[in-house]
Amino acid sequence: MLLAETGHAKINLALHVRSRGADGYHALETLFAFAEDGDRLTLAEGEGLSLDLSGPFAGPLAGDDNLVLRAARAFLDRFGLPAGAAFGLDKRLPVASGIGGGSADAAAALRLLCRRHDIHPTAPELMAIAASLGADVPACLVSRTMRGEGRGDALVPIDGEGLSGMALLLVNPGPPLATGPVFRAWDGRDRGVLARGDALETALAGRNDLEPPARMLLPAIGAVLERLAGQAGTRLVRMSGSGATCFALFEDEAARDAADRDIARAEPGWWRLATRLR
Ligand SMILES: C[C@](O)(CO)[C@H](O)COP(=O)(O)OP(=O)(O)OC[C@H]1O[C@@H](n2ccc(N)nc2=O)[C@H](O)[C@@H]1O
Ligand SMILES: Nc1ncnc2c1ncn2[C@@H]1O[C@H](COP(=O)(O)OP(=O)(O)OP(=O)(O)O)[C@@H](O)[C@H]1O
Repeated sequence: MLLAETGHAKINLALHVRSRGADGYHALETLFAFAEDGDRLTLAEGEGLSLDLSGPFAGPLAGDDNLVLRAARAFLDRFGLPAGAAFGLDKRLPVASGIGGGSADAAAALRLLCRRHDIHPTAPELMAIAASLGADVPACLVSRTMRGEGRGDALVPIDGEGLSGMALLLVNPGPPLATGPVFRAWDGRDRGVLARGDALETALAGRNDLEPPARMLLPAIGAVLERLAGQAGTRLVRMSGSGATCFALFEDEAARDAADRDIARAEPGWWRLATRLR
């Protein structure tokens, strides 16, 4: 039987960097949200472990270190299960772009294996496997609006109902931007807590502290933010994660689609995804 899951694009509605730890990792407070759309991952029976890549961003990803295969190996080892998994990844999200594509794929692989082996995806063992694969993977496993603390992997449930279904546009200027260098370029200044309470109000009152260092490394981010901010009907415009993808939330889908068309005309080389928050 062929099973399928979406690796939902991850958005940091707000991302406050509070301090740098001795291990080089940073203490964060973030508001995670997820798009309805993303990469598509399938799982079929097969010999050993394999991954067939397709889609517009499959190019740079071949190899055993793909997060889908790393996630599968970690899962099968942990539960003492034999291999026999043929994955297919339709890579639609740009790589190294701040929307957690690799993390979303790893999480989707774990959800697929959970379905096949009848294991609950929020079991503590699963969360531990997810955290070992990357700071964003536990949040991607759940793929619902949520607060993240610690490295981003200490998850606090919140009421995200008010955001669900909101019109969303993601825009990326093109060049990949690795996460590590952006954190290393953060100026070390703690600008304060991320509020608690209503999700949209929290997001609006928040910031992305990685935006200044990301813009320093990739000035095209400034142009994307400016273009989004100039659109009618936006509720929030911000960069996601460590960049370079930026997003806007809109009052309605007509405003989002008008912005999508305007950006397509003005900047045909930029990647865009018109979708909704889940
Ligand atoms: C920027 C975010 O995407 C926001 O959601 C995440 O914090 C990064 O999540 P991720 O890509 O899953 O992160 P990982 O793969 O665990 O780490 C990549 C690199 O980001 C930096 N990193 C990541 C998370 C964190 N709390 N502090 C960090 O300094 C580290 O240099 C690390 O080597
Ligand atoms: N399935 C995958 N999809 C994307 N990247 C992958 C995958 N497997 C391994 N990688 C590697 O992981 C790195 C990070 O890619 P990813 O697209 O997850 O970054 P990101 O969008 O910046 O994530 P984040 O928002 O979590 O920081 C890339 O350098 C890529 O080579």
